[in-house]
Amino acid sequence: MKNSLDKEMRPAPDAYADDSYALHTDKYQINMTQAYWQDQIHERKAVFEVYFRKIPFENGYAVFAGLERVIRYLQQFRFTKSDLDYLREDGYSEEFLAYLEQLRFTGSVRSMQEGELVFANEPMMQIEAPLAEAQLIETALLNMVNFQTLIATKASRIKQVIGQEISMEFGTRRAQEMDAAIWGARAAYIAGFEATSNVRAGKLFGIPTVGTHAHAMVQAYRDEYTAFHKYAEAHKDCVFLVDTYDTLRSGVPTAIQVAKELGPKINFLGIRLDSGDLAYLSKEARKMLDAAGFKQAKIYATNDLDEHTIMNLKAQGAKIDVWGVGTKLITAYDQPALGAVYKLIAIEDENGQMQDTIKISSNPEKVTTPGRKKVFRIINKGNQKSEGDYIALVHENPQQEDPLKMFHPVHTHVAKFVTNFEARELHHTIFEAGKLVYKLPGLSEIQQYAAQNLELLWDEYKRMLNPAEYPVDLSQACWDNKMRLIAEIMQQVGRRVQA
Ligand SMILES: Nc1ncnc2c1ncn2[C@@H]1O[C@H](COP(=O)(O)OP(=O)(O)OP(=O)(O)O)[C@@H](O)[C@H]1O
Ligand SMILES: O=P(O)(O)OC[C@H]1O[C@H](OP(=O)(O)OP(=O)(O)O)[C@H](O)[C@@H]1O
Ligand SMILES: O=C(O)c1cccnc1
Repeated sequence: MKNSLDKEMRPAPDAYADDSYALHTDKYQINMTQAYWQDQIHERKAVFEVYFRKIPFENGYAVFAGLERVIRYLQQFRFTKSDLDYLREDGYSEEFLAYLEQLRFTGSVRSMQEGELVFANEPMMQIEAPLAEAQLIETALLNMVNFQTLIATKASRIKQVIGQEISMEFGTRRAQEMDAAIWGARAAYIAGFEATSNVRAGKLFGIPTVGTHAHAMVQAYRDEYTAFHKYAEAHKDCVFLVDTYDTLRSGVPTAIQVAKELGPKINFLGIRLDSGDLAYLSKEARKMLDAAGFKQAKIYATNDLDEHTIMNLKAQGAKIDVWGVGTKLITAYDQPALGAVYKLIAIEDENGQMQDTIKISSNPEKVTTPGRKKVFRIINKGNQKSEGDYIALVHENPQQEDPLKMFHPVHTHVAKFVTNFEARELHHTIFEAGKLVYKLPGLSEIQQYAAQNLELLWDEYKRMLNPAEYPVDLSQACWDNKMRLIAEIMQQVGRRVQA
């Protein structure tokens, strides 16, 4: 391990004009690449899949996100001069650096589209590329997909509880650094949040931005009356924060007084509650606003909200119209990692033939499913509801089977036969031999797609608590292939133990 920290002062992290994400990887990827290159197997075609083993938050589904950034990353993938200089400093040979210098992503990617509902053990993405390239991109890909899918899933869960009311993403200040805030805001929007407080996310992605004001403004002017007036002088649309001193005795009456005084000069959109008993305070504030003739004024609420508190507040009859959710959404507070993995499922052998690969584990759920596969959503044409997902080998076409047998991949006796169905393929070709062939949909299209997808699921899979397990089944051929490889490996291992 080399440490150049004490040897010299390094330039500030943003001082590299040509900094790239090629080094945004674990060192072992570069070391493995060097070994493949030295052994001259680096060009062999390899196929990797990205999937997770357990849906986060004990939810019934996850929402796939991250593809846009993955696309940009792969398009821009190259080792720049400062990247190579750094690796040189770290002791890598000139010959290897020369190889890295000309490296670009030349592989193919098949992926679910953003906003797709995804379940445990089904490939979200499939990367087919020369071994070295596929290996080098693993870490960054997982980094992007893990986070964005996690946040989109958390946001979808929260949005399910919020329903038709307005939901706003307020998490930037509590996010795990700047990138997380930006891409988290986007993931939340995909899952149905209407707006974000992050202005840069508005600029970069076109997400609608919103804002009220903080306690600091009331404190700066010392009293609510002056603060609300000054805010109104600068902004026509006004939401006054009413809990700095005493919500019902001072905040709400002052908001009403200022709104009355300014009349049509402002759009009095409502008030925001940020502490105390939000159910009680919202009910009382509603009565006060209505009595003052502000029936249209909305009540905004914030303060460590998540799907549980929101559901509880609704059950208590809280009169909240707009929900601002920060910390617990953007940090995926109750489950900070999705745990998606990147597994090799096939590789070219020395004769140019593709060979399926498997990773065995004592835990049956961790045994990988070998071979190039496709994922289908089996939609019942009668009721337009999904019967489950069906993972088949790449040459199979379940649409031609009628009835289609769907059986549980672990408890294989649990089976059903489906007729009158549409087998909708979930993967799209994104890159073909290094060339981008996919047109990314607009963000609101992605949001709509996610919402439409939820319509395909029975409510039993969408409930917040103890949802039913959505079926993700393997085709017979896929299952047989897996069993064949397990048997082969067991035989090999057995032979080795005997020898
Ligand atoms: N009626 C309610 N039922 C259930 N949870 C509530 C209710 N009202 C508020 N909450 C939640 O309870 C928590 C209260 O947080 P906290 O203990 O920090 O109180 P607070 O009123 O915000 O005090 P502070 O002034 O210190 O911020 C928040 O997560 C809030 O969303
Ligand atoms: O509660 P969250 O879900 O994380 O939502 C974001 C929070 O950020 C602000 O509080 P903060 O105390 O940072 O600033 P403030 O002084 O404006 O209240 C805001 O008032 C919300 O409570
Ligand atoms: O605009 C708001 O009310 C806001 C923005 C960020 C965090 N909390 C609240």
